[in-house]
Amino acid sequence: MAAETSPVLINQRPFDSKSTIISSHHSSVLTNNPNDSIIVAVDDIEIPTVDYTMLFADDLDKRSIALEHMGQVCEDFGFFYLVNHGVSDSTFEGVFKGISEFFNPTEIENRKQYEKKNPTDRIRWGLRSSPGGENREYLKVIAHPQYHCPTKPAGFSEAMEEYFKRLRVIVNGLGKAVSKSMGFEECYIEKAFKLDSGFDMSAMNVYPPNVRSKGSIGVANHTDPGFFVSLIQEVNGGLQILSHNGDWINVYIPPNAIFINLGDQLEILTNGKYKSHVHRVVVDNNKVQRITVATLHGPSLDSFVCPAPEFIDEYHPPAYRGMTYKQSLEANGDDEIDAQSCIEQIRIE
Ligand SMILES: O=C(O)CCC(=O)C(=O)O
Ligand SMILES: [Fe+2]
Repeated sequence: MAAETSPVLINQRPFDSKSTIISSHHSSVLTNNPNDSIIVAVDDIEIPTVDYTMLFADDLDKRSIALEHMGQVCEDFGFFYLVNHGVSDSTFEGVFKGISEFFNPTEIENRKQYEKKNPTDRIRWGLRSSPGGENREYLKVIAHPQYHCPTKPAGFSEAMEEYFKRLRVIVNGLGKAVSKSMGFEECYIEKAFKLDSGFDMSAMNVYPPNVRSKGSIGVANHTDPGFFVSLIQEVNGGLQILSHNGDWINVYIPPNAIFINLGDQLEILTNGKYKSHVHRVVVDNNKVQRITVATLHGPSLDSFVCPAPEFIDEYHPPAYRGMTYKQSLEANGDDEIDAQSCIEQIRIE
């Protein structure tokens, strides 16, 4: 996640931060801080849905329609809601119960054992509360190829492990489906990203953090590295994504659907055909607490990712420099577990 130091807030018209405004299809976030700008996003652009089971339907006609739809969605949007994905309701419940117990407001001191120690940390906790920057409490864990998680509270690690196991099935499934949607053999992505040892980092987030948020930004504008990001949440509202057309869209995830957002390494591999989209989180004046789990599903750390020959021709010269996934995660002096994007730096102008 490459959070810019100063978030870009979109003001679509001159405004007075104390007034209520904006046309009917816009929603706004007003803060008590007169220095904060209003953050505007639209509600009326529908985010497409992909039915996971249809991508593998026995009926070949249905399967090919579903794959074609997914290919179109990846190209035209770059993000979608995934339904019928096989994560059970009880798994969702276990995950959110475990996370809310972990983030018990009276036990912040206990969590400090997971503050940044080494570049090789496999579990990392942080609490950010800043007027112009990030406002969230988070726990990051490496979920694959080796699984890491705090052992307390009881049942937390088991609940997360159950969820990550199913996510790995989805990673492999989407690897096949995306490959086929592009007209390639089904193991195309699996081979390019060495998905068997794919590097997955999961960020469990609480907004506002367990002290009141000091600004309206939860996480500033960024794209995420990886093949794709899967995101689940307990409460709707706060996540916004920038569309191809430059509109900020409010992401309202249907109950128990998974929001999928394509990552930087898929954009690089496809030489910009399937894009990684800028998104951000706004915190609505501390009104509602929102828990999310954003899992970045990456190539293996040693995968060398560059635009593939299949996506290069005289009209489409390579648009990114190649490097290993590990190098790209560390390109800005960050650690693997920070999972920061470096796509802006490796884009060839
Ligand atoms: O919590 C969210 O809604 C999004 C978080 C996010 O974008 C991230 O952790 O990369
Ligand atoms: Fe993100």
